[in-house]
Amino acid sequence: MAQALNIFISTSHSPKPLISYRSAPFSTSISRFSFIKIHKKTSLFIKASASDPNPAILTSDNGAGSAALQDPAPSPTVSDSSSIEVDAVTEAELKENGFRSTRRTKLICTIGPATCKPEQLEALAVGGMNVARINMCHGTREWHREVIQRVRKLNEEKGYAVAIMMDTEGSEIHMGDLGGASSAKAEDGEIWTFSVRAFDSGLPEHTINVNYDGFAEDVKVGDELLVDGGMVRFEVIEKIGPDVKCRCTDPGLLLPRANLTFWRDGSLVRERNAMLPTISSKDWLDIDFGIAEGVEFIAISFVKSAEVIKHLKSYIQARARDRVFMASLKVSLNIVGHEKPPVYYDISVIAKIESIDSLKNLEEIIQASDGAMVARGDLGAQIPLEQVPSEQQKIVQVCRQLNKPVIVASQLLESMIEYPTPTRAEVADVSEAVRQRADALMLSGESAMGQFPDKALTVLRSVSLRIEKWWREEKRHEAMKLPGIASSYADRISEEICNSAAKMANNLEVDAIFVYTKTGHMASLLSRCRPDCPIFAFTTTTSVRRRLNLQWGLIPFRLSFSDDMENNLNKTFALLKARGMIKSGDLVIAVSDMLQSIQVMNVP
Ligand SMILES: Nc1ncnc2c1ncn2[C@@H]1O[C@H](COP(=O)(O)OP(=O)(O)OP(=O)(O)O)[C@@H](O)[C@H]1O
Ligand SMILES: CC(=O)C(=O)O
Ligand SMILES: [K+]
Ligand SMILES: [Mg+2]
Repeated sequence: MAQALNIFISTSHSPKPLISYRSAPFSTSISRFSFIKIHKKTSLFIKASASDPNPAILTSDNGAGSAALQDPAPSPTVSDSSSIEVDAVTEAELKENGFRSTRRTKLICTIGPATCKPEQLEALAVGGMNVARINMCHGTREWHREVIQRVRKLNEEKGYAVAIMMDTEGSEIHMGDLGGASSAKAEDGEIWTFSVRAFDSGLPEHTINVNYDGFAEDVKVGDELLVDGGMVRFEVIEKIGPDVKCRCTDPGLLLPRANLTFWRDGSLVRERNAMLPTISSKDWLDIDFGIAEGVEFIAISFVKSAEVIKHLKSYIQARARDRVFMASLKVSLNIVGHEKPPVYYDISVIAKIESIDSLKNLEEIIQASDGAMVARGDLGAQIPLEQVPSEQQKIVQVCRQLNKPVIVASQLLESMIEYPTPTRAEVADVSEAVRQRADALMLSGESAMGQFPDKALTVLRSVSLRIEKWWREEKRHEAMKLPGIASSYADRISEEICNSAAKMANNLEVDAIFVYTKTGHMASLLSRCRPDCPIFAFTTTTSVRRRLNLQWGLIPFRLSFSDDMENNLNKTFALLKARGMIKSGDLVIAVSDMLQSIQVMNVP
């Protein structure tokens, strides 16, 4: 074995040292430890000093490290201890392009009529889709269940690791479903009726259903009615009971369930609809459905405050513990076909930032969530469009600082719904999101109902790769000051280890960072540093592995491992070498959340 650096932090037993040397980056957190040399080699063994006031936190060798204190430890998945699982597409990319050139930015595709068939889903998986999003605004639960099952089947049979994100409808004002039509054209000067009435025998011509009962009361003659933030505009000309007559002033295509906002004297009107609950009763049923189906992410639309996120997180945990509920839910929703019950409680809750209120309470909301989405579609309907880019940058920054994954969504490649190539402006927009180092980019209509879903995904992939390479070569990345976020001393150790490991990885130009993490917390701390090399995240459960799919630069592997790091490393090297994913001489930094250590070594 070649050179290695090994820093151990432990109280009780002596870990076996590797050949080691000291490197600079450790400073604050280890100043409280004494340095002891053992053996004749230049090993460095950092041991807690006798005077340490808080020795308990150092007994992290058995999984009780920082992350374990934050998250409930996921139940281990029984698996073959001699195997390693990684997404088949990532594996192929690694082999083809080498470590350094693997894609760091993650890609999400909204699944709709254009992409719901097994072969279409597979084409997206092959094209680099990391997460499939289902939008509960559209389609039936039955339809979504079918999509989930198809994705799961592809994962099992073809070795992909595509995670599922369920997006709630939310209770903002939107149109009905156009009586089954895929779209309707509103022409300049046409008179349309927006109504809260239920039409049992089909929609009359030029009539739109509105989901919000207070609509006819809240609008006033003279108000401007914007569909999808201005894609189509109407002016309110007359109110007749539940019907509101409007004249089209900006013609365009009306899509089913499009969002509606109304404006008076240049300002968004937020009357009683501002009191609508973030999670509607229909959303709660969809959430139960998502929990029962074991989706990895639930994205909450139109979040207004941190409270709703906290509420949902405790609801998910309570549901997960309630086995009777789970069993009855499966029966009532007619759910069959899970060989193994999914690990419910580690569903990540993603806050969609798409309202004025969410901007006001941004930090608390993001702090309470497991990630956020810059949902530019609706956001751009609530604030002036020219304000969206700076809000995007701010949200991306806050998420990075608070260590939460962030998704940039909507209209990235809008023209590709109809055309096979993007506009130059769209490519520039995608590039900017990659340059901001968002964790993930999302396709909406482009993949859900566009004519070129695979081509759109290819554009995201190639632009991501190009921009990532450019900034690595040019070292253009502005150093972002990352504030400490740990809430305990044990967490601080993890954080310092990850910050140091990432810095060392850049300075030493290592090929990859390996992280052994049961809950995924250390992997996300490393991802937060956005190091130059990819991060191989080894974790013991399939659900954690899939959730790590959303985070920048992480290549998640499922592997069963022990507390013995030397053993883990040897096993990993052997398995990865056997699959041709690493070779002798590759330089690797390894960290773990069981035995908190940093090791630098060449693959033997
Ligand atoms: N499951 C589906 N079934 C039918 N059409 C869908 C489905 N999912 C998405 N679409 C179509 O793709 C378009 C874009 O999808 P997207 O998820 O961005 O929805 P959206 O209605 O714009 O709302 P949101 O603000 O929730 O993103 C939708 O307007 C709809 O026409
Ligand atoms: C994605 C989404 O909900 C939006 O952009 O509005
Ligand atoms: K939605
Ligand atoms: Mg939205």
